[in-house]
Amino acid sequence: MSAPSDHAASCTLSFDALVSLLEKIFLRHGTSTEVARCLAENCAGAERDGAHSHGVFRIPGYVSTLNSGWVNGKAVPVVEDVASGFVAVDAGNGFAQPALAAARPLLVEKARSAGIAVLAIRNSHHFAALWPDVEPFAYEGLVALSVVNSMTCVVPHGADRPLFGTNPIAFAAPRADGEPIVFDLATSAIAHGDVQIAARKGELLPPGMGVDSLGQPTRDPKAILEGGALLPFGGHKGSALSMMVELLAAALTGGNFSFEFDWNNHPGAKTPWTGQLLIVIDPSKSAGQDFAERSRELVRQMHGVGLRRLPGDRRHRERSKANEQGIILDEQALAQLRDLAGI
Ligand SMILES: NC(=O)C1=CN([C@@H]2O[C@H](COP(=O)(O)OP(=O)(O)OC[C@H]3O[C@@H](n4cnc5c(N)ncnc54)[C@H](OP(=O)(O)O)[C@@H]3O)[C@@H](O)[C@H]2O)C=CC1
Ligand SMILES: O=C(O)C1=NCCCC1
Repeated sequence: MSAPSDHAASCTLSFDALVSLLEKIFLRHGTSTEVARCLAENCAGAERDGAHSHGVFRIPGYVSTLNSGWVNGKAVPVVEDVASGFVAVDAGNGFAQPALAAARPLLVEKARSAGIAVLAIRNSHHFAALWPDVEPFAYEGLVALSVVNSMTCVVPHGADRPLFGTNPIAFAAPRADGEPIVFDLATSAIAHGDVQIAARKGELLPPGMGVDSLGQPTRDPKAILEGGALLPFGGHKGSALSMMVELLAAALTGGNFSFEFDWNNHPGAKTPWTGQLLIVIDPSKSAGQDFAERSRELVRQMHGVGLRRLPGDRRHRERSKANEQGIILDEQALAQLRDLAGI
């Protein structure tokens, strides 16, 4: 399942209807009600915001992973109050989003009292976009940064073979009189999900995204997926950020590096078994200036030098459109979702 194409017949669903359909799928494939709700809202939110590489396209992968026994869909996260500014969660081989939800109240309490707090999630699976994990903090006036590592498919700059994951970084900050400033980007030249979507559509990738099984540059997404690998974005710079993500999301949390898990005994498993780090800052504790006003001023100046699009603008346009007109899905994709839901 990928972005609705211009040619396929399509249908329109409300956000709530999509959440309820996805919830049925998760429940039918062995998650608890809490996990089903959490993942359904996350995935429907990505679809609503036009983040198609991590919207309903991912549902068959969630299902095959749950069916393979690789992940525990009923895991109950265990929250650990480690220190004044540090919370840890053992996700119990479950999904990262319910682990974040379980630790969130303590994390926010610590960030508001100490000015900054860290959340280290381990033993977790993250198969989604990262912005939904940070954006809500900014709506509460907090600054949030998160990183998560994935599975070996990216060649470190200057190396011969893949080692890193696609390792995204997401950031959210409040802004006066506007939506929070949010960006969310893979540290690979392209997200793995977008390579899969291009392969399915039979499209070539732009140059510089990946290499084939012989290490030669290729624009063919299938050659990248079948024995090839991705490159970091921006050469050595993206590679350094990806290395940082491995350190923060895995070494600091007690989770696996992207190269440390082996899902070969679980055919159908697609979710990386790694870790995730969040840092939450209360800007009201900083040096006296109103942070949200300063964000507004920065954006004003950026617009003043000709900037037309901030990170997050496209998502918010898609969100507004979907809230007014509904979420558009290909009929074929919807039929597949209904089938997976058993309805
Ligand atoms: N769970 C996991 O392990 C992984 C998840 N992912 C997810 O994949 C998704 C896609 O990542 P990626 O392909 O790198 O994202 P993109 O390259 O599409 O976008 C990255 C960021 O840049 C912004 N942006 C894009 N184009 C412009 C532009 N022309 N001007 C200004 N801002 C722009 C986007 O905002 P906007 O959204 O508004 O377009 C977004 O915040 C992310 O949500 C990421 O979290 C990726 C890797 C692994
Ligand atoms: O698109 C990606 O890259 C990934 N998304 C979900 C988890 C695996 C990597």
